[in-house]
Amino acid sequence: MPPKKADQNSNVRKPIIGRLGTNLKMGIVGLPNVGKSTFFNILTKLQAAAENFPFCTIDPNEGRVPVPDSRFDFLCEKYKPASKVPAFLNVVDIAGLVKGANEGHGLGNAFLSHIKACDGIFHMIRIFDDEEIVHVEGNVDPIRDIEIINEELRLKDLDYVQKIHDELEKKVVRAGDKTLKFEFEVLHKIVDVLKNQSKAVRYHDWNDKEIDILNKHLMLTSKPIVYLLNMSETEYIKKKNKWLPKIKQWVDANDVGATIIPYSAAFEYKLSEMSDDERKKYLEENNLSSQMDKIIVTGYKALHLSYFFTAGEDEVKCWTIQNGARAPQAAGRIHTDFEKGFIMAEVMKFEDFKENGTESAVKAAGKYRQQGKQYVVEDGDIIFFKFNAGAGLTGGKK
Ligand SMILES: Nc1ncnc2c1ncn2[C@@H]1O[C@H](COP(=O)(O)OP(=O)(O)OP(=O)(O)O)[C@@H](O)[C@H]1O
Ligand SMILES: [Mg+2]
Repeated sequence: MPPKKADQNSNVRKPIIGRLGTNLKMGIVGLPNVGKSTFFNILTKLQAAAENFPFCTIDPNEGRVPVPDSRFDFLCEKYKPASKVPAFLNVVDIAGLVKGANEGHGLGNAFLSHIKACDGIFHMIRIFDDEEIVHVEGNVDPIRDIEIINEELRLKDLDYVQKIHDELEKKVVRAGDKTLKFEFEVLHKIVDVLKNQSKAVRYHDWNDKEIDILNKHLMLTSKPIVYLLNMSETEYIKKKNKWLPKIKQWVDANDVGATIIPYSAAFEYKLSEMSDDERKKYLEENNLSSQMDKIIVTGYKALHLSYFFTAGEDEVKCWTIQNGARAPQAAGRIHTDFEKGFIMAEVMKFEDFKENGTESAVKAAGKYRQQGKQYVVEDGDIIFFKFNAGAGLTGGKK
């Protein structure tokens, strides 16, 4: 049977700046002693608390945390499956950077290479006052701190890219190699952005072909950033801190599009020590809320990741894909055979499922769609794949 309304959304694909793949990570970056490890430990505790999921510590500084999603909870409630697998955000705790790290100060270069291995940055900024906790620059001044870190990343990128640029210049300009001309021009532009404009690579609007070149180099300042402003517990509870408007102003002027999330590591740590009931009661009674869910979801989205669901009585599972993935690629997440022998994707929108209550009701409402190879999978799609298993069998269940 031909697809009813095939490939209706196939024009939305945009190239992504960054690594290809779904195993991407957010690195926690900032000056020393700003609360990076405290934040990482809270995330790890969240993971440990979600007892259904095996904790996956890759090393002491790397972990993964479930991505909270009320749609996933709804599907689990509905199907009561034997196995529940949410999406995960990978997070890496990186030791503090100091001024001059790009020249090897502190343990500079090693840490910069740890950042290079990440795909996005949680930039942790201290806005809490506490005389007991040493600030490497002597006092709390978040705008200065943001600029120190961003400057280190920019200088490291410039150092890296200038070398490649100069090598290419020899080949293209002096030896007349035309095949490398375009790549050289793009590198020239990158050097211009970093050096003459003193901007991050992500600040510039790159076209598709330029992005192909950028993706050969995965530069530090092309990575998406989420600014986390670490407040004291008292100020978080009062929702007041003198730096907040200044930082917002700075980000709007210098890092358009980056997200800022104020939170308090001290407050979140306290919550993470409570039992679920205690926490709920405390938050309700004091009209407060945690920011951790928002931080995790924002980090996951910053990586250009999303997921589709497979749902049934055996298992409800979120399958991570890169935004823009087409149906066969998405099928390949489950099994390579699904991609090779792809026939079609049967897709229900989560909202339609929620509204109609069952798969057959969605079908009866005419909202169960068969999609072909060009279909770009959308976040929250509930999918059943049909594929040819090679031996002439057609089946779809994972
Ligand atoms: N919001 C906060 N209010 C008060 N104290 C805090 C807050 N966040 C973190 N701290 C304290 O600051 C100190 C440094 O925190 P942490 O070890 O997490 O920093 P870090 O950024 O990981 O440092 P390093 O770069 O050296 O690894 C700890 O004593 C921690 O308890
Ligand atoms: Mg630390």
